[in-house]
Amino acid sequence: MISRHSDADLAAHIADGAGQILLGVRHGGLLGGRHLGDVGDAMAQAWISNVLVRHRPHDAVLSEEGADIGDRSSTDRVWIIDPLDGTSEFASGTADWAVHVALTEGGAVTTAAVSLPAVGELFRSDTVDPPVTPLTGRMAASRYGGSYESAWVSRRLSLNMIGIGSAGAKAMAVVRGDVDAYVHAGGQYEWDNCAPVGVALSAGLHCSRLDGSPIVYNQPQPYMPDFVICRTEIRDDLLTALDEIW
Ligand SMILES: Nc1ncnc2c1ncn2[C@@H]1O[C@H](COP(=O)(O)O)[C@@H](OP(=O)(O)O)[C@H]1O
Ligand SMILES: [Mg+2]
Repeated sequence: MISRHSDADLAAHIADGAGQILLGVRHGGLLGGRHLGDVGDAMAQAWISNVLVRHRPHDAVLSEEGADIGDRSSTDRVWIIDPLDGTSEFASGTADWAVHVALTEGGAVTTAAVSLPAVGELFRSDTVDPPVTPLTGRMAASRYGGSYESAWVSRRLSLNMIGIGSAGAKAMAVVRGDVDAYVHAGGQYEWDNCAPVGVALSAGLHCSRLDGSPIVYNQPQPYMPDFVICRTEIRDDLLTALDEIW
């Protein structure tokens, strides 16, 4: 099949469509708790992988919820997907969960979309605008407690830590201008941060590993344990603070 969709439109349709499926899975409170999260993960994954195989049969896919499609070690174009980021928040009924869809080429994100279905927002790397609001003095952290590194940055830059679920929801809070930074250390996988970083880079934000080096995706082991997304106004102070402990 020859797809009539550009990469950017396809990424956006997938993020939006999977979000609609997930809202349906949550509809009416018919399922709950861990079961709800498991059904959401599985249904979003099934739809996304079917769409990608049909529309991009020659590309490889790395996803949190499914086995690799294609051979991503020998394919330049690799989609990196998290069908449901923030599964715990999705299952507990809060709005901070996301769908992540990114296309990487040669290890760099070239197209990305992040949907926040419960708040009706869709962020696309080809249309996102940089934040224009003043700095807030806040930074995003996991609802389950920040890392030593994020606590250090919070103290050194006098940023109040705000608990938000999902890497995508935290990153989009920086893109929106609700917080100034998202600092993560201690473990994550490429699907957790690839699309959020793709959107954030397109919004003109600083994104790097905690040592300041670029984030490179589609590694043989898809472990991406640390990164920062922040407003460029605080980049130098933030990286200097991290340099003191990293
Ligand atoms: N130390 C760690 N190791 C592995 N994954 C982690 C992690 N800390 C956070 N994550 C993952 O990153 C996402 C955001 O987590 P948090 O909101 O706590 O920051 C979640 O993805 P999933 O919901 O897709 O599993 C979570 O599993
Ligand atoms: Mg995730």
